[in-house]
Amino acid sequence: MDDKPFIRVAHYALAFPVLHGNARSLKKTLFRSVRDIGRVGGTMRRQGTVVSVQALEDVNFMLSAGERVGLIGHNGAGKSTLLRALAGIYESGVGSLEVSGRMHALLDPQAGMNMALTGRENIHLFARLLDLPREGVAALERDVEAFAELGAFLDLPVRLYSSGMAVRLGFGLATAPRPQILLMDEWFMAGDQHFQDKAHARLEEMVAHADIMVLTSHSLPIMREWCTRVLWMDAGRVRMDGPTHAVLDAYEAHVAQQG
Ligand SMILES: Nc1ncnc2c1ncn2[C@@H]1O[C@H](COP(=O)(O)OP(=O)(O)OP(=O)(O)O)[C@@H](O)[C@H]1O
Repeated sequence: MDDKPFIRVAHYALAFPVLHGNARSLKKTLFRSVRDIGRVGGTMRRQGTVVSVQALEDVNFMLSAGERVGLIGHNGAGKSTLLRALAGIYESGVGSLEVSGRMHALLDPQAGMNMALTGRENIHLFARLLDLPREGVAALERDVEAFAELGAFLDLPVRLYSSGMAVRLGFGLATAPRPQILLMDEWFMAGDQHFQDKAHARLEEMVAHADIMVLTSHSLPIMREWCTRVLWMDAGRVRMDGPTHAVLDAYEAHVAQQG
């Protein structure tokens, strides 16, 4: 039996309705700004009284085990939307999108945390969600406690944490599972310098174990370091798909040409 993970996306499209009714001046402004600015956001479409943004349009690609893929492109090109669609967040897309394998998405370090519970109770809650056996729960607790370095705060409610402290705990939890498919938003790499170094090492360990990784980023050095393949997104479409260096060289040349 072949249980290798894969991602298959065929003719996938996703639109967000943004305006209803007859807000004429706002609609005019929106369409004018889209023409003037050119490369920001998806394409605006009007159907009757509804204006929508075509965030993704006719997206096609196939990813197999061993591929680390970077999504690059201008602001609003559709990178986060594509990542979220792969994570199963949207139900309204057309075309097909198959994600086969044990997937984990790093989209929001604080997702799923209960602010009224202590850090330690949140670890136990997370362990229940993962359906871990008793030894697994203890191992998870040791692992996250060592990573988050919250000391006595681990036994206080998360609502009393500073935002950086909550991120340490959330990041430790989110990066604890060993998924086959890892989806990751670039801002997951933000934080203070000490945390960034630790987070980077932990992500590297996680990435090394994932069979497929999809990462959105504006950082070309991060792409060159972590990705084997890059999809260049442009106004909701895949403009170029190929080996990291070839796509990034073309992307850089394009950006330089645009001034
Ligand atoms: N929930 C939403 N409702 C309406 N429009 C949305 C929503 N999410 C995204 N969009 C629109 O979809 C388009 C793609 O947005 P997306 O966040 O995927 O871009 P991105 O490539 O990740 O951009 P950035 O590099 O700026 O983070 C944009 O035009 C954005 O305005």
